[in-house]
Amino acid sequence: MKSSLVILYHREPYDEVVENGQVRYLPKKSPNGIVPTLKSFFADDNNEGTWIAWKQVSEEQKQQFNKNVNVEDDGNYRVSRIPLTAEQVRDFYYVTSKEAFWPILHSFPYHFTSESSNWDNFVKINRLFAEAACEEAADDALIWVHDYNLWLAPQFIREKKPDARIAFFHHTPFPSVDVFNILPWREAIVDSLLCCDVVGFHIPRYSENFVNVARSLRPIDIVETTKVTGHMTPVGIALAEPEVNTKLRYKNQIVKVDAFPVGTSPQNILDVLHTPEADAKVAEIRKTIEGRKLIIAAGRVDYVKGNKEKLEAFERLLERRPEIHGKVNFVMTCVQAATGMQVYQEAQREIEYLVGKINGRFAEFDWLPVRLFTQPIPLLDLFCYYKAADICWTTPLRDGLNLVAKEYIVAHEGKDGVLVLSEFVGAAIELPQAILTNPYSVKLMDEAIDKALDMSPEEQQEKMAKMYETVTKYDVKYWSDRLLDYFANMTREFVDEKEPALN
Ligand SMILES: Nc1ncnc2c1ncn2[C@@H]1O[C@H](COP(=O)(O)OP(=O)(O)O)[C@@H](O)[C@H]1O
Ligand SMILES: O=P(O)(O)OC[C@@H](CO)O[C@H]1O[C@H](CO)[C@@H](O)[C@H](O)[C@H]1O
Repeated sequence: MKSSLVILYHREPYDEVVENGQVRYLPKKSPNGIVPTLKSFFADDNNEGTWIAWKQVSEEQKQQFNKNVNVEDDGNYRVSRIPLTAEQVRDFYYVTSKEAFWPILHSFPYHFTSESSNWDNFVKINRLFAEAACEEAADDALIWVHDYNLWLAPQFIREKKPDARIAFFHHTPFPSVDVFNILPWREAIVDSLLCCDVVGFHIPRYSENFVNVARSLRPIDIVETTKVTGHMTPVGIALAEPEVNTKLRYKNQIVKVDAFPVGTSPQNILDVLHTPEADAKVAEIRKTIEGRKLIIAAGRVDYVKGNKEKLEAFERLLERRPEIHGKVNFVMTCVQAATGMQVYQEAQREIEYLVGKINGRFAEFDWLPVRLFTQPIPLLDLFCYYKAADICWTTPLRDGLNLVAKEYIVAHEGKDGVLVLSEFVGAAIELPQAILTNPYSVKLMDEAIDKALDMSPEEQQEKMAKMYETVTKYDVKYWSDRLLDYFANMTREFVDEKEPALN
């Protein structure tokens, strides 16, 4: 049967393991904000559909490959897999995505290299995703493509299904035109995104950056401009943007451009936390830290996440404030990248070196300042760390959104806790009550952590209550409904070539 909703995201939504000769599909261990977001979408009984992902196989497995998996326990969808060899995966994801696109998307042009990239392989895999989507999609289906790894899929889908309704959501930052245009493949990427009916980003700055890139490369007309209102800060912080272009015309098609940040699923987090098992775990964490203040940092080993800068700030804190020695614990869960990703090896070495250095300098027999975990931890444990932590310290140099910040807020249910948040993550636009800081500035990082340690319970409560209101209102359902609303009554919009535009 064809699906009315087809989602393209390159990863499968589970870990496939073989136990006693039986294949089992278990919840994913690796940290990834997109998978749970999309899964919770299918958990709604009204949204049935197909998820398209790749699956690494050997030549032998390829011969008898079963492409479909029905997911029954936590959703209403099936997964259609594209078999790829280890070499294809390496070229597509570990190298081209992470060594060429990722540094550009996160505004680190000096990490960019195109020499190692395999663009032809990237094109081929995007075409395979598009073909799979067209095979699965009903005639009136909504085809929703996720993230930069599938930039070219919209154009291939449009070629096969000219009347398809295509949406794209970009989960990473979208950089300024000067940085994006470093990509030698920029025209192909922009041409493909302009084949969509809707292109979505987390925040107005990213959508505006996209529009500027499109305008720099193609003769685009601006059809509609909108002021930024609602819960997103329009002015005054690093990523604020007061006004955005929300409708474009290119050739004879209208493309809507929107900013709607992904949310968490607060109920899922609270369902995990409101259990005797979680109560026991939180109590155990508190007992282990023996009344000290607990600071939590969670995420992945990645130079964009600012782990090095955070550890350096923690070292300076211990130098600056000897009175807190023995009174604070910093727990850093920082999951290492897959072994094939060379680009992250240096980042991991730096983290391990700094943790060793700080502990070596400051540890006492009964006090270890930093506890580092580089293996993924179960979500129950992570949420319990959030709940037990006095401070969540999440200060990436650049991050599309940062779900960790929102998860921490939910875990505290508006009662207490302090969030120290980088100004350079999308979530900062929604959470001005956090202690916003600039991870590029030693002084501002120092001031932020001091302020967090010294914040009164009254101020904590006031700020966290407001942020809890925001993250529970603008949750993952709000996010997916925003897109579905576009398509609920829509027939694709075409315009008369002569219709005047705004510019
Ligand atoms: N140590 C960890 N083990 C398992 N999952 C983690 C760990 N740290 C963070 N996560 C999860 O990974 C996701 C990270 O999402 P986000 O902060 O948006 O950054 P990104 O998607 O770039 O990694 C969160 O949903 C969080 O719950
Ligand atoms: O497959 P990857 O490793 O390229 O995916 C990056 C992705 C994984 O979760 O992260 C982005 O999406 C998150 C959810 O929208 C967002 O919060 C985060 O900032 C992005 O890096």
